[in-house]
Amino acid sequence: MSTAQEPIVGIRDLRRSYPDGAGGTFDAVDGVSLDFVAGEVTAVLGPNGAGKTTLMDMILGLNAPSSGEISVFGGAPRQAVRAGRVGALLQTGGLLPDLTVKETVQIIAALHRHSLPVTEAMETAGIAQIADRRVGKCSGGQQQRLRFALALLPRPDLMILDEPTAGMDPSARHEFWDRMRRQADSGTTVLFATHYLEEAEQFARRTVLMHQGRVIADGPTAEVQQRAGAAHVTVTWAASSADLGALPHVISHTVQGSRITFRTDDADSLARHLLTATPAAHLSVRPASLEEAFMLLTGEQDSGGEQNSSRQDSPSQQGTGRQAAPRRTAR
Ligand SMILES: Nc1ncnc2c1ncn2[C@@H]1O[C@H](COP(=O)(O)OP(=O)(O)OP(=O)(O)O)[C@@H](O)[C@H]1O
Repeated sequence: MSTAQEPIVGIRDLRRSYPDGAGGTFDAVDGVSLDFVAGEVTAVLGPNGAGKTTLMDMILGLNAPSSGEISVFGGAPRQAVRAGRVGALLQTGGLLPDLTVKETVQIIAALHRHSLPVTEAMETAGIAQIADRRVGKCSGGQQQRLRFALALLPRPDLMILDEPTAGMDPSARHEFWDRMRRQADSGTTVLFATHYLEEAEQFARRTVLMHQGRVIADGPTAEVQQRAGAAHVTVTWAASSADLGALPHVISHTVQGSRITFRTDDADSLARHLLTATPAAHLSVRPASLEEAFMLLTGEQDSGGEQNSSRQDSPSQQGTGRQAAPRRTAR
């Protein structure tokens, strides 16, 4: 049995190289070291091509590392999967279209020595009411729920989910995460890859941000969010450019009528300065969204780390805060 101190997944300097099509190679996963301990719910967040699937596949033993080490429950990934300790919900996966939903679950259940009862897996995954539907007639979201039921069958201690809600509409996505949250609350460790920033924000306590094969941020989701200029401070103020240029801790600002919004790396200091040393009034503070952290941190990597240049954002760059509906990051 794992303890909180002992990682259930240990990854050291992991690399996976592929041919780059020009006679050389590139690292889809480029020197990643991570530990995951029991009971954690972690989002691996990143744009297309960041290396999320390659990393997940190596944790599942479906893809061999070019170098580095990976252990799952203290042994080789395949051994952990064979022992039924790991459940996986992958982006694609062989479902047979002519079988019914229930037949599919029954067949896979028969492969596991201590399988969860078929009805329980179907109820937990929310597919009991479509038990007799042919898989080929199921929507993308229903097929994902079927895959979720299959992943539950070995009663896994660790669930690996690669973009589990791909193809689901917002309400199905919401329902899926409600079910997954109950699973996590019952002690299952969950590691999921996503493009959806809101899924990381709402569901994961820890977020690992990947970009171009590397981990560029890793920590409590709220902290990753705050790394990118902690907040926005908005005031009413008829300021001149000279006034604006003299302000401390400002990363950028936007002007909309008489309201000015500053992106800042120290909201307290900026707010104190604005209220005590300037005529600015009606001050409000809004935390940066994970999306902003993501854009800033991945942009930083692309541009070699320029973070503190003060610039005036165009109006179209305003309002990048929390979104009501799930959004995809830049492709
Ligand atoms: N078998 C392969 N052969 C060559 N290149 C590959 C192979 N598999 C993945 N890649 C490349 O490795 C990089 C990382 O791909 P990967 O699928 O791991 O990213 P990802 O973050 O999961 O992206 P997505 O969000 O699109 O699923 C990409 O540039 C991809 O084209």
